[in-house]
Amino acid sequence: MGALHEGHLSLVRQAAAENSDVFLSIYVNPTQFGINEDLDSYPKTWDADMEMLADVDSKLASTAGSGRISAVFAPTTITMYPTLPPSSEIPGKGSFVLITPLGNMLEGASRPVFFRGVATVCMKLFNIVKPDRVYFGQKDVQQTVVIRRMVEDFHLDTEVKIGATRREPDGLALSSRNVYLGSRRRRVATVLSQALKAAELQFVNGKRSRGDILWPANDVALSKALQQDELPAAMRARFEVDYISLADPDTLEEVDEVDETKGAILSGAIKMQPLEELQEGEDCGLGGDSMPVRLIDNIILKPSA
Ligand SMILES: Nc1ncnc2c1ncn2[C@@H]1O[C@H](COP(=O)(O)OP(=O)(O)OP(=O)(O)O)[C@@H](O)[C@H]1O
Ligand SMILES: CC(C)(CO)[C@@H](O)C(=O)[O-]
Ligand code: BAL
Repeated sequence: MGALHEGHLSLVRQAAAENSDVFLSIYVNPTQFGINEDLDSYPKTWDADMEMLADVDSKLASTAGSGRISAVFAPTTITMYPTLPPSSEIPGKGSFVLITPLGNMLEGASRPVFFRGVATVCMKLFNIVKPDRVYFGQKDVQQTVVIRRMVEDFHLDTEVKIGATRREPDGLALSSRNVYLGSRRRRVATVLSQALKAAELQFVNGKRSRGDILWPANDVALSKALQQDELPAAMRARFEVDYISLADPDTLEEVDEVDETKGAILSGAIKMQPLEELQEGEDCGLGGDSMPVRLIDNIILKPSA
């Protein structure tokens, strides 16, 4: 969807290491945004994106055995939705790909049209480009599960590859939406990765039950929320936890116990609330820290070999 960052570029490099020709799509797909979501304000940085890609491509050119960026596909909406206009309504008019129940869980519970829009636009992109392999980031872990299911169920002739989540040094997962966070909300936003890390540590230390794994994550989130509540309005950045989940990697059903042979997906979503009171000269994010920002993150708990 553009507004490129190192997470996207890492997928390009991975694709170039494994293929001769890399196609990128840059398209902010309307149907995956709910009616009240940030479609209109979604960051668009086309010129900077092209510069970053030219820079990556010039380095690929001097890397022996590497593929190159062959094309950037940046379609118009009339190309992607040639008959009826894109709808974010439920039920909505149009041709859609539905992956249920996977698309209704976790992120889908808060964003009811999201995976319908993602599966639909990816089906279109796959049909147009006919890629041997498609590269997705682990940051959007449920998206990877939905796309894998779509590829299997519709017998699509493509291989799904997943690239690791790229992070800021303090753990925050890179996301195009991080530009909405001014420095105050940005500092508090690390709570999500810290909570998931605390849960992962339990797993690494041999814990397998849901309660044992998740309590430190909930504790980290609750302590941070209380700490913010106690600060004056001009200093705090409040957030709400949407979910912290320990789920089966294929079905995304919540698990009571991690099955050693399958591992699990530890994931979470928080909503950073708009700042209640700005300080003079405060370093604000895009939109003046006036919009809620939903952040997601996850860690895969790997099966034992
Ligand atoms: N931090 C990251 N590390 C690795 N891959 C990423 C990261 N962030 C995004 N991606 C992947 O890049 C691809 C394009 O994602 P997209 O354009 O939606 O960017 P995004 O930064 O995830 O934006 P958003 O803020 O809307 O979630 C997706 O496959 C996504 O999973
Ligand atoms: C898969 C995707 C390109 C569909 O618009 C988008 O959801 C994304 O970039 O993660
Ligand atoms: N990477 C996910 C795109 C979205 O949140 O709309």
